Amino acid sequence: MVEIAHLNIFAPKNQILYDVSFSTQAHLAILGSSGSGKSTLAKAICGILPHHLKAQYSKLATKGRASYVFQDCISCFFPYLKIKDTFQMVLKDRLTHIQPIFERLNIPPKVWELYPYELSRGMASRIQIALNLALEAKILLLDEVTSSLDSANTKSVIELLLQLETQRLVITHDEEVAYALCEEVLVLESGRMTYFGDKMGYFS
Ligand SMILES: Nc1ncnc2c1ncn2[C@@H]1O[C@H](COP(=O)(O)OP(=O)(O)OP(=O)(O)O)[C@@H](O)[C@H]1O
Repeated sequence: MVEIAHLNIFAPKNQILYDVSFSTQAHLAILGSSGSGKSTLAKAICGILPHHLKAQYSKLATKGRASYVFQDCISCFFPYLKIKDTFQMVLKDRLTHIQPIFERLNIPPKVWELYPYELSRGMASRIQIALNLALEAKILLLDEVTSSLDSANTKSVIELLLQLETQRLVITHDEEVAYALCEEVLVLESGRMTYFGDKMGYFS
């Protein structure tokens, strides 16, 4: 569940989001042209806005932990650590939860021994999702996770995401991906919400 009322976000010299309000328990696609504010909205929801951006709102709440899955997921891992060392460092006692999650996401055990630069983008997305599920994320903010994947990998990431009960907020420029993964659509244009509602109302 995500509830936002009257969210405005300011950079030092300009405003990025203007009076964004919505509330949803559904899987939501966040669409809009480049620079319209999609990633900034997602970062505000996850509480990871850079310090120099200031948020004002009357409500900004999620039910459960909201985690961000980055577009450039290979560079979000520590470059000089093997995947197993990153997981050990981040998960600590929760590392025991990871085996069934890896199996569910079709992540082979050999990735433990790999460095981030040895991962494909599709596998790096899966591993980042696994890490967030082990941290008990209830909402995943997926920022362009299928961009630059070929169609077979896009299909397999979509299939994987459809299996998860976690709420999805999907930032994408690909309307087919939005349609496959989401029930509702939110459109931003120049920082303003221009559509929020059922996907059939948007795509028809
Ligand atoms: N950390 C920041 N500091 C200052 N301005 C920023 C910062 N992050 C984003 N912006 C500005 O906010 C606006 C929205 O950026 P944002 O990345 O949220 O858009 P987006 O819709 O996700 O774009 P894209 O589809 O290209 O990823 C842009 O004008 C961008 O330059």
